[in-house]
Amino acid sequence: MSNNHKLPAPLTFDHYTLRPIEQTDASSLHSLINDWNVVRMLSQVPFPYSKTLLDQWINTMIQEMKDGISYHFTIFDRSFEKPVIVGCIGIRLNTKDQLGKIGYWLGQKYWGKQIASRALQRLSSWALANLNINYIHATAADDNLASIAVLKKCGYQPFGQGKEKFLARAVEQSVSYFLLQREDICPGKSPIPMNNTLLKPKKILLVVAAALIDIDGQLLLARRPEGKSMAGMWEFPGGKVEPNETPEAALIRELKEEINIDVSQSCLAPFTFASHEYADFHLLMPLYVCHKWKNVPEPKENQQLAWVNCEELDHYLVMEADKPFIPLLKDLMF
Ligand SMILES: Nc1nc2c([nH]c(=O)n2[C@H]2C[C@H](O)[C@@H](COP(=O)(O)OP(=O)(O)OP(=O)(O)O)O2)c(=O)[nH]1
Repeated sequence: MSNNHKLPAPLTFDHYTLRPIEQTDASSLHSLINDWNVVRMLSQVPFPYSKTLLDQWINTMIQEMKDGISYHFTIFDRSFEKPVIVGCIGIRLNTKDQLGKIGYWLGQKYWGKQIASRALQRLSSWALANLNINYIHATAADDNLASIAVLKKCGYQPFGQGKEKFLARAVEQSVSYFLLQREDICPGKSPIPMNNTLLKPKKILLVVAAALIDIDGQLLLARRPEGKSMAGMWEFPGGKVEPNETPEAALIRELKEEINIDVSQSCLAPFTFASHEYADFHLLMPLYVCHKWKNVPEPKENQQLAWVNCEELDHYLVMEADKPFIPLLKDLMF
């Protein structure tokens, strides 16, 4: 397992910050978590919870972040002169199943202030946009009504029940399971309402995109960053054609703006196109193939870039409209 994953930058919302957990947070976290009312809702934590165990847990979490298998954040309230620690939130990955398991807790005096739901929303949308997962799973004890309400408020859907051992309670506890899918926070990919499709023609959006293929036969994909519609999905660099712009001029402009490469029109070969109905618009998108450009592509708009070979292509979740391109491109790259 590689040990060189970069720690994520702090995530902010309102006057709160989620910052990757550090050993220096231990004393404040311990005074909040070593409380029966907090611990009884957490399956893996004994009571009383010694500072030594918490220190060990924090060390493990820091190592897991370096290994890229989990991301744990301390939640700070920045409305005080010196930011105050109010709780913790984290996600552990199971990339084989494209799944992340999320968990959170707050010190009792910070309950009932919407902090948990805002932190959960923030971490969920960051995780789906940046990690190799498509689903987030959460578990709540059936008597943890506050947590169940938080999960539902953030779009998590109940999908079953079970029993789990809670260390502090020393008994099996009935629990409910919840799942968040990318579609639950990506309105652009929501199902098309039947009556709406039939009655009202959708706006046609003309977008151009490029399949950039390098001399090793690798294809460049870009990942839509958090904050954009359909964040976390992979696409071909490109963008909307502006009024009075030719598709080729638009693509040359977008490639410069998005990934800082210079392409000349003669290097853009029309390849195929997508005509795809999204929930709120109809996408018409010519795809050009390009083998020659100047400069090394670099992300200028906060997106991730990946050079992908033929065998790896199926592992990337591409935009719905782009799915028909994949077999055609594989033939070209092979
Ligand atoms: N660039 C690009 N856009 C794509 C692809 N597939 C696909 O469905 N699209 C959609 C996503 C966007 O709705 C639109 C692209 O417009 P854009 O790139 O100028 O817009 P944007 O990312 O700023 O997105 P938005 O917030 O307006 O959705 O086309 C693709 O492979 N490349």
